[in-house]
Amino acid sequence: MIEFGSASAVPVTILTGFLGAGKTTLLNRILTGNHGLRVAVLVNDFGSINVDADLVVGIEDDVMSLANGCVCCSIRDDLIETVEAVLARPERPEYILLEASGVSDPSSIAMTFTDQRFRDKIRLDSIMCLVDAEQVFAAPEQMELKLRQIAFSDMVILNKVDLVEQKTVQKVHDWLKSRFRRYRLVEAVNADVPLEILLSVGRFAAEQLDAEVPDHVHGPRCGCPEHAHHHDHAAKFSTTMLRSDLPVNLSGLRDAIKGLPGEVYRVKGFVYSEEDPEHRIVVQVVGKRIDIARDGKWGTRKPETRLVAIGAPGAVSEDTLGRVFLEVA
Ligand SMILES: Nc1nc2c(ncn2[C@@H]2O[C@H](COP(=O)(O)OP(=O)(O)OP(=O)(O)O)[C@@H](O)[C@H]2O)c(=O)[nH]1
Repeated sequence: MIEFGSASAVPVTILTGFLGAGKTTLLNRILTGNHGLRVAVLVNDFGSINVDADLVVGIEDDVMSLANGCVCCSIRDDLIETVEAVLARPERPEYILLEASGVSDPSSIAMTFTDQRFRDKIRLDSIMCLVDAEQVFAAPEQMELKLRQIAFSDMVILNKVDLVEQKTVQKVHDWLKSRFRRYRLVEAVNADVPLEILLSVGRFAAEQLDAEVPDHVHGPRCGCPEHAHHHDHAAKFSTTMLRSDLPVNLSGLRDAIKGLPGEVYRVKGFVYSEEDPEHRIVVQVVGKRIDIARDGKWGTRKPETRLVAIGAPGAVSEDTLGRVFLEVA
């Protein structure tokens, strides 16, 4: 059991990290852990459907979905409203977990939580950044965002070390050491990290928002005029969604996904398949890695395919995904 102080401020933990690094995996691990806390979960997907909220286990009624934008900027007001609503509940949560979208900047989210309006109501406990050991050097055009996510966190979870050799793990360590003066890091497989270093750790310190970040990435308080433009960061991504109630051929889908351009960073969602129409199929694509797995039965849910893709601007369009589906449906 995790002990936490009697202060009335509700602790908040932010899970950040680039697309597909393992945030939902960590969230599920925390939620199924033995902490005995009444937890409210906020899940932000950049795409227009919140796939992650559907993949969160166990506490379906208490997962609040913030989709179609980024809680650090375009839907920041939705975040504020949701947190206010959660705090106003008769049964106040004892903990709030926020899974940020993979394209969001944690420093801007932290500024929201440390805002005067939440004074004495919430306490930012920690910002944890998932880093994908296999994909960290992929998509170099997104490196600035990846560095920001690490720089403003108080702990890095170097996840997916099972997918790489030890020399790659060492390369990531060397890369971090050459860029950050101080950082805390734990290696993990499937985000398997002890609860004791995840919840009620009191690690967040306001100074971390002034972190010096490599290549002078702008911080929320750095005072640079260019910082204002940083909020265009969501414009560095495009997203599209495909929905269909026709059964899809899974092996065709796998081939079609393999043919997507390299600037498609992430595809995820659910598939209604020809091969196994009774079961919901979960599709997870991170970079070039494709994982297609059987989930539970559709049951009372309407079988349908819902896939979301996120990539560089122009890399994903309904046309591109539409073509993929024409080939497999
Ligand atoms: N092999 C391996 N796969 C992992 C590990 N951690 C997560 N995964 C898989 O990586 C994929 C993406 O994981 P998620 O937890 O959904 O990643 P995410 O950061 O929530 O993704 P977004 O919300 O889209 O940014 C899933 O298929 C996970 O099962 C790991 O340590 N090893």
